[in-house]
Amino acid sequence: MSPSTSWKLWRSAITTLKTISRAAPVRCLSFPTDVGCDAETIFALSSGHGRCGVALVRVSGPASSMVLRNMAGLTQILPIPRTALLRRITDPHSKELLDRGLVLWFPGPHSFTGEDSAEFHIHGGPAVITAVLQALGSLKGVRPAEPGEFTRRAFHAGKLGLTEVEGLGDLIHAETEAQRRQALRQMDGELGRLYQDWSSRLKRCLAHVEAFIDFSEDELIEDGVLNLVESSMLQLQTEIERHLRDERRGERLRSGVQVVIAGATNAGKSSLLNTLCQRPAAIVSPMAGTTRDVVETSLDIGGFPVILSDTAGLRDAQDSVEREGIRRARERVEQADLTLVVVDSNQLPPDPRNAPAFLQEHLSTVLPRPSLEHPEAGTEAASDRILLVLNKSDLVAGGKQERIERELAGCPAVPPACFLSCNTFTGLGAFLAVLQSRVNTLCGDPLSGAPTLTQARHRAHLQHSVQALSQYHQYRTQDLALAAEGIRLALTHIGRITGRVGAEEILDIIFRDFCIGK
Ligand SMILES: Nc1nc2c(ncn2[C@@H]2O[C@H](COP(=O)(O)OP(=O)(O)OP(=O)(O)O)[C@@H](O)[C@H]2O)c(=O)[nH]1
Ligand SMILES: [K+]
Ligand SMILES: [Mg+2]
Repeated sequence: MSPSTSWKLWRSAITTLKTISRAAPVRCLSFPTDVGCDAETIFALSSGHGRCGVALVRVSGPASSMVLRNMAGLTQILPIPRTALLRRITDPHSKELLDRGLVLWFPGPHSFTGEDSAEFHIHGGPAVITAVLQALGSLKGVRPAEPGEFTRRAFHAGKLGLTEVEGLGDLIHAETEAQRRQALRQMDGELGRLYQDWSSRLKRCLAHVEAFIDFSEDELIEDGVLNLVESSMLQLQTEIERHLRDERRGERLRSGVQVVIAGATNAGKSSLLNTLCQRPAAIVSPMAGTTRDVVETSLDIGGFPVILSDTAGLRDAQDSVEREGIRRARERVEQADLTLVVVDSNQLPPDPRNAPAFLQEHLSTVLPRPSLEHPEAGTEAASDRILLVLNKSDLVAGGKQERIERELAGCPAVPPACFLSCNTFTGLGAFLAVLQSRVNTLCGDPLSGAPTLTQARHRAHLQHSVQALSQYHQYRTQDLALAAEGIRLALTHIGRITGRVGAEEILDIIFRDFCIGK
C-alpha cells in the first residue's frame, strides 16, 4: 500500500475526539428566584452555550401558560399543542421587543416532563439569550432550572425509568457512534424492561412462597408450587449470571477502551501515539528515556471510543524520576484492555527464524508476571490483550520482513504482530484494521443480542441479587421465611437499578453530570 493510500485510510478511520467540556455548567446566578413550593416553574437554555444560529429555551411547570401569555403576546388563546408559532417575544413588564422567534406549547401530561411546558426557539446571540432568560427570571414563581431538573421531573412523572435516565445522560455525553447506539438503546428502555421482567418474575416467586407459608397447613395450596418457584428461580439466576458474564463490554464502550502503548526506550512509542492522534501530542526524540509521564489522548476508532496512553520506555533506569515513570507505565499495562507492545524492528535478530523466540523473550520483560492478584498475566487470555507493533519497518529490508511474518504466522504463542513505520506510514492501514477489530471485539456490537450492562452500579446490584438468590436455595428446605427474605433482598437490589427503590440518592449522583436544560 502506498504511503498516500495509508494516509487516506488513516484519516478516515480515526478521528481525534473533540474534548467535550464536562466542566460544571454555567449557572444563571443573577436571576431572581422564587424557590419554595413543589409547583415551581423552571426554565433553562437547553441548547449549548456560546454563539449559535438558534437557541432553545425550555420552560416547565404550572406557570408555563402564563409565561407564554406574558412573553409571546398570547393573551387570548394558547397555541395549538406541539405546533410552532412565530411570535414577537417581549419583556413581560416593559413590553420591549426582545426577539422574534418560534414558540411551542406542550400541555401536560403530553410533554417530556409530564408537566405543562413551553419552548422558545430564539436567535442564538448571547445578548438575545440573556435578555430572554432575564425576562423569564423576572416572572413570579419561575426560576432557573438545576442541572438535569427537567429529566428529574420526567422521572418523577413516570415518563422515564432510572436506567432510561442513565441512557439519556450517556446519550448527551456520547462521543462516538457505538456509544450513541448503546445509549439510545438504553434510553429506549430495553435494559429497563429486562430488569423489570426479572423483577416481576421475582415478585411472582415471592408471592407463591408467601402463600405457601401462610396457607400450606390448611392444604389450600398445592405442593408443586415450591417446585415451580425453584425452577423459576434457577432460570432467573442463570439469566442474571449470563448478563453479568459480558467481560465488561458495555461498561468499556461507555467509558472508553484503555489502550496502552508500552515497550523499550526509543522503540517509537511516542511516535506511534502521535501517528494515531495526528498531532504532536508527545515529545519524540532520539534520546532514550524521553517520555516520563503518561500521555493520554482520546480517539474514535471506527466508532468506538479509545483512551490511548503513551508511557515511559522500560529499562533499568538509575534516575528516580524515570523510575517513577516506569512504575506508572507498568501500572497502566496492568490495567489496560489492550497493550500495544512497540518493538524497534531494527533490533530483531538477523536470522528471521529466531524472531518468535526473541519476541517472546522481549514480551516477558514488558508484561506483568502472573501473580496471585493477576493470575491470568502471561497466559493465553492475556495474550488476547496484546498487539505487537514492529516499528521502524523502513529500516528492515522487504525480504526479511516477509520472512519474519511467515515465521510469526507459524507460531501461535506469539501475539499478532504488525510491521509499521511511523516515519513513512507504511503498514498503517493494515495495523489500523487489526486495531479496530480488536477494539470492536472488546466493546461488542451495542445493537446485537440482549442489551448489555453499562454501569458498574448495575453490576454491583446484580451481583448482590445473585447472592441473595442463593440465600433462597440455602434455606429453602430448613426455613422458608428466611429463604423468602433472600427473594425480597434480590428484589430490592434490582429495584435500586430501575429506581423503584431508593431512587433519590442515585438521582443526585446521576444528575451531577447532567447539563442544565436537560
Ligand atoms: N526510521 C524510523 N525512525 C523512527 C520511527 N519511529 C520513531 N523513530 C525515531 O525513533 C526515535 C525514538 O522515537 P520516540 O517516539 O521518541 O520513541 P519512544 O519509544 O517514545 O522513546 P522513549 O520515550 O524515550 O521511551 C526518534 O528519533 C524517532 O524519530 C520509524 O518508524 N522509523
Ligand atoms: K525517545
Ligand atoms: Mg516516548
